[in-house]
Amino acid sequence: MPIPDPLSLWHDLEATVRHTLTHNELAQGGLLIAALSALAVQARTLPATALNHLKGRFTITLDVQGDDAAFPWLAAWLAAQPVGRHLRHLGVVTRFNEQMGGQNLTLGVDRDGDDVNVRLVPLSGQVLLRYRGHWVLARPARTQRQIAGSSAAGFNHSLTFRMLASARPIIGELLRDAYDSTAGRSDGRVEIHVPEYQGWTLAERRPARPLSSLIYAETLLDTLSGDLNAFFRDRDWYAQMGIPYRRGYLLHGPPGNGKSSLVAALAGQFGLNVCVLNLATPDLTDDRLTGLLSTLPRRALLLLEDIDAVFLGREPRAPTVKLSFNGLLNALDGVAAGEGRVTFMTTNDPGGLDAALIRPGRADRHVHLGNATPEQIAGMLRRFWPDWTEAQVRDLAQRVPGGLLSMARVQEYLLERRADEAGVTHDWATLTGTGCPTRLRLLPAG
Ligand SMILES: Nc1ncnc2c1ncn2[C@@H]1O[C@H](COP(=O)(O)OP(=O)(O)OP(=O)(O)O)[C@@H](O)[C@H]1O
Repeated sequence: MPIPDPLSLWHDLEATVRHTLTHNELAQGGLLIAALSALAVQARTLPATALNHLKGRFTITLDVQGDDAAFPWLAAWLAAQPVGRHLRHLGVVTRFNEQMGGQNLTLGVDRDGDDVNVRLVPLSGQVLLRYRGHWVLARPARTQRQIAGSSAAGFNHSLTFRMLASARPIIGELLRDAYDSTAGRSDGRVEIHVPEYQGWTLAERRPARPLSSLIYAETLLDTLSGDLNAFFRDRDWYAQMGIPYRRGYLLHGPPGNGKSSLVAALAGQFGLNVCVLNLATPDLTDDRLTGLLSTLPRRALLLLEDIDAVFLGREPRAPTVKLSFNGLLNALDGVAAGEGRVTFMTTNDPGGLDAALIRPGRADRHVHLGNATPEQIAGMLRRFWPDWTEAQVRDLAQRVPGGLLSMARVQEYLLERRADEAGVTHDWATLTGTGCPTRLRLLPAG
């Protein structure tokens, strides 16, 4: 470890103390801080039991662990407090489309049109702050931990708030304030969680996509949301019948036809979040998968993406795969599998899947989402140009043979030409039969 230059260290320290005493709104509290520091020094000479007794008698400690849902709210809240600026060991949390509290900095808009925000969160240190007439000592901390079965190391984060026993009533207010100023703003958004070590971490909070913005075969959306509705409504019935209260769906079809979008939109409609897990995640062992399925966040749909990527039948596709096929089945329907869990599995190639993985009970409904039909293309054209007449829409849509293009491809083509209705009409008027996909792909924009 490099040895710090004592002179620069001294200047740094001196500047910090001077700044704290002159700019800090707690300057008046300087005496108190000094008194507390002196007390703390004295306290070190007391036997540990006596010290703990004193602490327990006169103070309250609120401990929040990093894997608790309240942790991000409280960390953001602390960073947003004026004294939070004096915490000198910070970390960066990056979020898309999320305006959380704390010292948010909007970096710009990425290629998907999402706002990219970074937020500074305190990692260690301590500050004394005044909250609702009480002194609160806030102490963020992180400790390194080894991850079982992996050479990688992770960190445990925690936040501790210590206050005098008389301050107990402000704890609820503090939690509510932190929630209101951060998580409370996310109403109507869908949270996307991804695996992190043994648990899940929030990766993104995005506006819920309306189901009406997705265009599938006529009855598909109604059937699926009706099925989910019945599942959530009939919890007691499942219990009476002794049937495990779980529901599984297999969404299959070529890429880009709305499998992932459908899960996110259904989550938005039912006020749920999504936990996305790719079975090809490195280091995914049987134990880790079981752990992940038993610690799913509340009110979350589980999305197992590309389930064909890891096993061909029951055999691992690569020697690096640590998950076993039986481990996957056990995790899906073992005791720890989670009551009330709704699982969506997606695949482009259902042919390569073992029947056991997608049998009823694990995947109760199989839904094929194929390439765009003329009706779906018509639906997409109506969304782009709501003023077009029905005859105009139908005339163009039936020129593209059904089943050749993915909906993502059609969407991209129309997006590029959204300001050029005449160009689209002209291009499509000359489309013929099977030449269509290449032609759509190669036509120059504009
Ligand atoms: N049926 C649809 N209606 C409207 N838009 C769609 C539809 N299908 C796909 N899209 C659009 O195409 C893009 C890709 O869709 P999505 O990622 O959901 O497809 P996917 O089937 O999950 O693909 P993959 O198998 O590659 O993961 C999205 O931006 C979505 O808006």
